Amino acid sequence: MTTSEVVVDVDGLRMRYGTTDVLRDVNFRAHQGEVLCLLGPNGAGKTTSIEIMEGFRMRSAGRVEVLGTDPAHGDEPWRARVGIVLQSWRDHGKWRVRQLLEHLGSYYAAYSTESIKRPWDASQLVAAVGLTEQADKKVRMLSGGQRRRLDVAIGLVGRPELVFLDEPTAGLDPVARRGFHELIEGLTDEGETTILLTTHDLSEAEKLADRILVLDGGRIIADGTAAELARQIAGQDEVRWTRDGQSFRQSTTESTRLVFDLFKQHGEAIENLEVRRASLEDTYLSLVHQAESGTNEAAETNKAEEVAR
Ligand SMILES: Nc1ncnc2c1ncn2[C@@H]1O[C@H](COP(=O)(O)OP(=O)(O)OP(=O)(O)O)[C@@H](O)[C@H]1O
Repeated sequence: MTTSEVVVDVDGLRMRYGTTDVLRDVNFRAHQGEVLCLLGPNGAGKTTSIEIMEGFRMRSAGRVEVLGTDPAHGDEPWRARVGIVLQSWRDHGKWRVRQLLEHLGSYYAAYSTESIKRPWDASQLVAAVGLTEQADKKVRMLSGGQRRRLDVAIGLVGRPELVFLDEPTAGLDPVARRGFHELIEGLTDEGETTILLTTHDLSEAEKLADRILVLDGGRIIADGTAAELARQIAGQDEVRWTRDGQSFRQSTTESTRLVFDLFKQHGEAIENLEVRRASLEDTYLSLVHQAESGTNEAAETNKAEEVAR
């Protein structure tokens, strides 16, 4: 569920490293309770954007507000409301899992409010991220995936209102990944926690995101639900069939009409009919290709194309 409260407001964000503009003009908003997935090719500037919103990196230009505050000037009470899961956490090898969470959680007690009790109870949190069996193990004894779960727990221990997760499921096995997805869905059930995550896993984005943002060439080139993004790509359905032993394939926005016409024209001669909807992967690849080639590929792919193979 989303309310109208704007939790993240980014307007005209620019970031230049040396003489290279990584972010040219980034604009988007996140509302309370939304899960936003930030996608984009390697080096597009996702981590840079997240670090700016976290207050870890100073931007070159533009306006950024996170929970009503410019992150460049975020104070401790503001920081307590923001949870951060980095790509890799510093090593706390000698600490035991629950002990570390209790220790880090203790810093948040001062920021407990009537409506949000801080920190999250360490044992409950350990259970929520599936580390109960490892609760008394030293961090250095954990596997890579178990450390990743601990990273997530560290990001959540202060019961943040907004959580930034940079590639949270990289290195997780399928069971742990599913567990993480359930954790995120549980967090957002109440509609209060806002989540902004980066991922290269498009099925994960499709599953978790209320909205998907695609960052490329220093700009947000797409912003919407997976279905809305797919609609931006003309020729989103692919229809395949065989007739008289020949294979055909056609991209179309009007698959029902095409199938109707095929049967009207050829009747039972049409065999092996398949209608394939664009996946988020198709949409993403097409958006990035369009942005990078600078061509209006949508217009081209919209032209009905029949390929005999
Ligand atoms: N401190 C820095 N100084 C100079 N250039 C940097 C710095 N940090 C990042 N960059 C450059 O900025 C660009 C964006 O990097 P960033 O890590 O934000 O991308 P990303 O989208 O998160 O990539 P990935 O998907 O590979 O994690 C890259 O070209 C990177 O080399």
